[in-house]
Amino acid sequence: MREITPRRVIEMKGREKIAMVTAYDYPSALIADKAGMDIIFIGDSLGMVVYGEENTLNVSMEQMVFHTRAVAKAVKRALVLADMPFGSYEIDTDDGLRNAVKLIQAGADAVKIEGGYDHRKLVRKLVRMGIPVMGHTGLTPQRYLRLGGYRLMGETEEEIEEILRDAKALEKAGAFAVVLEFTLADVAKLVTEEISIPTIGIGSGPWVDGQVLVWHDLLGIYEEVPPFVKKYADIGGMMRIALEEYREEVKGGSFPGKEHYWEFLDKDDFVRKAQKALERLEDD
Ligand SMILES: Nc1nc(=O)c2c([nH]1)NC[C@@H]1CN(c3ccc(C(=O)N[C@@H](CCC(=O)O)C(=O)O)cc3)CN21
Ligand SMILES: CC(C)C(=O)C(=O)O
Ligand SMILES: [Mg+2]
Repeated sequence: MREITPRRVIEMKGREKIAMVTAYDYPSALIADKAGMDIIFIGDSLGMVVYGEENTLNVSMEQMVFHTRAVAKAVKRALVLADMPFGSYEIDTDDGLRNAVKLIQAGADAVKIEGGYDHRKLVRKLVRMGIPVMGHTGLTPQRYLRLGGYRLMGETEEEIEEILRDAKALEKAGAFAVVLEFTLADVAKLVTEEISIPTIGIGSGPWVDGQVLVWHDLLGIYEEVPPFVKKYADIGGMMRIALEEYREEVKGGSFPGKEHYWEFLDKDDFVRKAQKALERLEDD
């Protein structure tokens, strides 16, 4: 059992902000855990930042399972959360249950689904069978085609009502937290006040119980970042500089240097052995 549990996350509401970040592989997850993140999240955003897709709609359960397994191997302290990809839970509840089990068996401590009200029955069943669930409302990227791209949510009365309905339905169904993505900050504040479980914002302002960002965005590895991202480092730039230096040293012959290879100290010994080896090959 890892240190950060859904119960701990719920207790953090109003006391301590929840810090969450995505990670998709073993070395990244090791670093995120050592950095003291509360929740390490295998998001379906991996379809975009790891696999180069235009949206998150082509992510498979198989991909989520493989990446969840890699992340779970690394994490000792944080809660490991895995996204349910598009099509893995909306068609029927049984699919959703079976697929959530796959993510748990790959090492996740909890799963996240997009939507709330529409999936309240699934959330209730998952919780009853012992799988902690995080919901997700506001901008739900799996509705990319219907929304006509990614945009700010919660401007109209209808959108505010929908977001509140989702959040309240998730709370009632037993979810342990809700992601609020790209909503007006006032809407996120209202939702945070209206429900007893934590809200975790992304692009939804400061009046929420925690924040989540995508690994590649905050570290500066990915060039196309949403407008709400703060870039905490330029790792992409560092990677490029290192690779350019490596290329130059290969071309110029200064890599490998003396400390990076091994040679015979006794050259006569080498010549003898090499001659023997060549002779043996001729005999074949
Ligand atoms: N790298 C990455 N980071 C994310 O935070 C993220 C993903 N990918 N993929 C899934 C969703 C999609 N998200 C996004 C992506 C783009 C905008 C964005 O750029 N909005 C612009 C222009 C939208 C348009 O072109 O219509 C805006 O100014 O509102 C917002 C949220 C957040 N999520
Ligand atoms: C943007 C976050 C919340 C997400 O769902 C993802 O990374 O897949
Ligand atoms: Mg997602």
